[in-house]
Amino acid sequence: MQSSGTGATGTGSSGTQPPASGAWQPGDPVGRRQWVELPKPLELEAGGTLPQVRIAYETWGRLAPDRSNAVLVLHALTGDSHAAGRAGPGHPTPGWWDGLIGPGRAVDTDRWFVVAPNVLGGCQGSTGPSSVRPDGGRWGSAFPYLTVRDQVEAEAAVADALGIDRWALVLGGSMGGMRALEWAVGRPDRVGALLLAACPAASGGEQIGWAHAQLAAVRADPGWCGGDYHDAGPGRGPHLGLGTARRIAHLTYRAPAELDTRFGSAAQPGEDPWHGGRYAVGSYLDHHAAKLAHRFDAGSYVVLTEAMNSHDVGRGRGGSDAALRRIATPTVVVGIDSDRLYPLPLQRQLAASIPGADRLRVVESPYGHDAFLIELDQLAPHVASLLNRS
Ligand SMILES: CC(=O)SCCNC(=O)CCNC(=O)[C@H](O)C(C)(C)COP(=O)(O)OP(=O)(O)OC[C@H]1O[C@@H](n2cnc3c(N)ncnc32)[C@H](O)[C@@H]1OP(=O)(O)O
Ligand SMILES: N[C@@H](CCO)C(=O)O
Repeated sequence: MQSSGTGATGTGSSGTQPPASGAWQPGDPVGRRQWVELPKPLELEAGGTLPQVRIAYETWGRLAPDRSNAVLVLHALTGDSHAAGRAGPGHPTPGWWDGLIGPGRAVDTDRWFVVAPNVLGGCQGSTGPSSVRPDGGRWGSAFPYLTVRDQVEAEAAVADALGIDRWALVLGGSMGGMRALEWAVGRPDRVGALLLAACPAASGGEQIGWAHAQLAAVRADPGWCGGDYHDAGPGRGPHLGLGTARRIAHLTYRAPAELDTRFGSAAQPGEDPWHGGRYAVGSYLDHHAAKLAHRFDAGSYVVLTEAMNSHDVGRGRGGSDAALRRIATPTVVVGIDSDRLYPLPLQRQLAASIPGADRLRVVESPYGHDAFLIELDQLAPHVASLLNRS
């Protein structure tokens, strides 16, 4: 399959209308959530088109008159556009990279203008399976297969709508890193610097295998209804299947030694695993399962997981190494020493093949893959040094 190269560009309208999720709060003094309607249907890499695409985004800081200070921040699988800022109505936690982005922080919003879009296919304001189709019903199972390149195509339309020809820096972790990589390879003239954290050049058998188990868990839930559950009524979606998928996924996001040290074989306080109760680690996974099922759409989870499976920066470009050799922009590649989902050799390959990259930067952490969301003191100097060079 080849990128359709649709050029879904133009002067999409933007506004301050709240997205369907209700997460946006008028008058939020920290982040400002807005949206862009793509000016034309998005042609998809796998075939077909997606009409009436909306991408929600938040911004921090001020865009310079010459538009040279824009930074694009890309979230991971279950993230959203609330990359920075405090907790508040619609946002029970602070921004997921709040420690990196803000006045005086590595991405200093007194100097840089930060844009964080919600990914295409998501459920936090951007068009996804829970969105309403042009004919009035929910997309559900009719929502098309998306690739990471399709998602970047939609993000490029946001840049066009904002009049940003070139980002000073594009950065992201995990699925956000996949999109950042696609930006750099597919649109090298639009990326001034690049930071890739905890992501691979392509999804492989290990990651697609874990994803398959998660997808099977969602689809096995009778509430899935083939993907057409959105109008079934409150509480009727495939929440149990989504929770099981999250338990599987969360194990891949953390490290074996951490789980052993933190929980071992301890029982959850007040429960007896030999008589129907849970181990503490089981309770911990149940907690993360319930939180995700409460805040995330299962249809989006399926679409985004399949998009991650599609990730291969070398597809149609002569393979990964040939594609990575196109990246001359200053690049920092960050890997996490305890990441079992995207282990260090995958980032070593990126650092070795990208001409604009110097050596691999290793984050030392007991927390596994999720360290890109936790070890911000280790990430910050890399981000700051790239911006100083930009
Ligand atoms: C770019 C993006 O990816 S944005 C999306 C990021 N957000 C998420 O992934 C949301 C899910 N959250 C997480 O995965 C993590 O909280 C992270 C990565 C954000 C931070 O990791 P940590 O600070 O190490 O949190 P940790 O994994 O220990 O989880 C803490 C939670 O587990 C709960 N917990 C810990 N032990 C147990 C237990 N035995 N039983 C039940 N709950 C438990 C804590 O009470 C806490 O709950 P709370 O988050 O509701 O306050
Ligand atoms: N905890 C992150 C990990 C995926 O990279 C998320 O849910 O998005």
